[in-house]
Amino acid sequence: MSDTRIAFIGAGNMAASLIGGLRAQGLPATAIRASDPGAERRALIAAEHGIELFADNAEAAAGADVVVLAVKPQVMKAVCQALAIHLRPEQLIVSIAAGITCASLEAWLGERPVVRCMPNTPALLRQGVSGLFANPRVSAAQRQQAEQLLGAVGLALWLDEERLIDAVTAVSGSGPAYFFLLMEAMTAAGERLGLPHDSAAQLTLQTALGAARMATESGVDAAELRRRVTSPNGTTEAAINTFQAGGFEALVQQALDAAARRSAELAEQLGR
Ligand SMILES: NC(=O)C1=CN([C@@H]2O[C@H](COP(=O)(O)OP(=O)(O)OC[C@H]3O[C@@H](n4cnc5c(N)ncnc54)[C@H](O)[C@@H]3O)[C@@H](O)[C@H]2O)C=CC1
Ligand SMILES: O=C(O)[C@@H]1CCC=N1
Repeated sequence: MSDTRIAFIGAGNMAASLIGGLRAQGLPATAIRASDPGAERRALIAAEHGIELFADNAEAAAGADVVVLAVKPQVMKAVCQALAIHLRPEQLIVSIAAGITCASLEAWLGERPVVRCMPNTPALLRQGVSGLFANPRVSAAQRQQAEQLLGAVGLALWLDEERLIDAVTAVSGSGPAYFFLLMEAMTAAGERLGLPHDSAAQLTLQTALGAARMATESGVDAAELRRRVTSPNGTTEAAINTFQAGGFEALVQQALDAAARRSAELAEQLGR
C-alpha cells in the first residue's frame, strides 16, 4: 500500500475519515492528495493530515494509482464529466458515494475499472466496515488495492452483486448514526431520571463501548448476551418489554428499508 498513490476528489467528512485512517496506518502524507473547492476545508485537511490539497480535481488526480470519488452523490455527475478527460485508463476509480452505480460512473467517465464501495465514518479510528463491489474491468491487482485502501481503515467485505450495496448502506453506511441516536436518547432519558448531563453521557457512552466490545470480542451472539443481562422479572426485562411493546424490531426494519430504498432512489434520480 505504501507505494500506492491515492487521490481523494472531495475532502469532506468521509474522505477525512479515510485519510485519517490511512495516515494512522502509516501511509506517508506524500502518497495522498485531495481536492476540494472550499479554501477553509483545504486548509483544515492539510493542517490535520499533512497532505497536499488542490482546488482543481484534475491536479489532485494526476499521477494517482487510485482516484477516490468522495463528493456528494448530487454533484458526482458534473465532477465525473469534468474529470473524465484527465484520467488515464489504468487508474482505478473507487467511488464511496451512496446510490451511484458503476454503470452511471462508466457512463460519465467512460469504460474504466470501477470499485463501488460503502464505508462508514468509524474509518477515522480504523474501526470502519465497508462493502465493496468491483466491475468486470477491475484487475486482480486493483481489487487488492481497493481492499487494502478500505482494509486500512477497518473491515472490507466484497459483494457478489452490486444491488447489495443498498443493504450495506442501510446497515453499516448509515449505521453509526443509529447508534448515536440511541446514545442521544439514552443520555437525555438519564438526565430526565435525575443524572447530571455529563454523568448520563459518560454512563451511556461507556456502556455502548463495553457492549460493542462484548458483542465483537466474546464470541457470544448478541441475543445470548442480552439474555445474560436480563434477569427474570428484573429491570432490563421491564425496559426490553417496553421497547418491544413499542414495536422496536419493526421500527428498525422500517428504518433500514427506508435507507436502502433511498439508496436505490438516488441511483434512479442521479444516475442519468
Ligand atoms: N458521511 C458518511 O457517513 C458517509 C458518506 N458516504 C458518501 O461519501 C460521500 C461524501 O460524503 P460526506 O463526506 O459525508 O460529505 P461532505 O459534504 O462532508 O463532503 C463532500 C465534500 O465534497 C466537496 N465538494 C463539493 N463539490 C465538489 C467538487 N465539484 N469537486 C470536489 N469536491 C467537491 C465539498 O466541499 C465537501 O468538502 C457521499 O457521496 C456520501 O454518500 C459514504 C459512506 C458514509
Ligand atoms: O447519509 C448518507 O446519504 C450517507 C451515506 C451513508 C452515510 N451517509
